[in-house]
Amino acid sequence: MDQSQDLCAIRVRDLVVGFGRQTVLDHLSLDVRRGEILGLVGASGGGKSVLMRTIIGLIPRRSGTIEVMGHPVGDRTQDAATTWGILFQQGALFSSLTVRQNVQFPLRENLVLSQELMDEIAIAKLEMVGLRPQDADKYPAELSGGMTKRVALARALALDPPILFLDEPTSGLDPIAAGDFDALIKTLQKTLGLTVFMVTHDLASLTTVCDRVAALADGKIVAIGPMRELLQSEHPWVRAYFHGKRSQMLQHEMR
Ligand SMILES: Nc1ncnc2c1ncn2[C@@H]1O[C@H](COP(=O)(O)OP(=O)(O)OP(=O)(O)O)[C@@H](O)[C@H]1O
Repeated sequence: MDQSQDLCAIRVRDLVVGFGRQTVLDHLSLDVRRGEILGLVGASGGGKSVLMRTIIGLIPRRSGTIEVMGHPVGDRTQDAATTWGILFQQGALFSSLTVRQNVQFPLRENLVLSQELMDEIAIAKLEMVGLRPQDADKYPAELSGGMTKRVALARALALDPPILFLDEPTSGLDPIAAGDFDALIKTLQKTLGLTVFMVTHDLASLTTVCDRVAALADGKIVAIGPMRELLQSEHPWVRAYFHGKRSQMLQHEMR
C-alpha cells in the first residue's frame, strides 16, 4: 500500500453506477482522508445518496473500484458493521424497541456480550451523544427530532467504527438543534478520530464542521477542497449553488 492510500479512509476510482439506461455516476473519483469531515453537495437527484449507498455496498457498480480503510468493498475480509456506522436521513429507529434496545441492536447482531455489559455500553454511548441515562427507557415516539438523531448516532457508534456516514443529518432540525448536532459531530471527530462522510445541503454545516467539501455534478466530483476554495470555484454548477440568491443571503447572514 503506498502512503497516499494509507492516508485515505475511502478511495473511489472511475466509478460508474446506473439504473437501466440512466447513468448516475459517470467515472467518478474521490478520496476521503482519514480523520476528516467531508461534506458532499450536489443537485437534488444528482446521485449523492447513490454514491453513499454504493460505497457501503448497497448498490452494485458497473465499473470502477472502491476501497474503504484499504480493503476493496465487498471483500470478505472486511467486516462492514465494525468499519462504518450509518445515520440515514430519517433516523430509522425501531419504533417497538426502547432507546437502550435500539443502541444495543448492532451489539446483539455482531457480538456475544452479557446483558450487563451491553447495558453499560448503551449508557456510555448515550452519554457520548449528549443524552441522559433516563432517556434509555423511552420509545422513539417519545423523542424530539434532535434526540432521535442522537439515538441513531449512538446506535451508529455502538461498535466503535472508524468511519461514519451521515445522510443529511441536520434536515428537519431547527437551527439551534442543527447547530448542536454539528458541534457534536465535530467533537466526536476530534475525540474519537472519526472519518465522517456527510451528505448535506446545510450551508452552516458545510462552513462550520466540514474540513473539505466535494461537489457532485454531471455524475462526477467537479470541485473539492475547503469551503473557501469551493466558493472560488469557476464550475458553473458550483457557482450557481454557492452564489445563487439564497446562498448569498445566508452567507451574508453568517458573516
Ligand atoms: N434503486 C434505484 N433504482 C432506480 N433509480 C434509482 C435508484 N436509486 C436512485 N435512483 C435514481 O438515481 C438518481 C440519483 O438519486 P439520489 O437519490 O442519489 O439523488 P440525491 O443526489 O441523493 O438527491 P436528493 O438531494 O434529492 O436526496 C435519481 O435519478 C434517482 O431516481
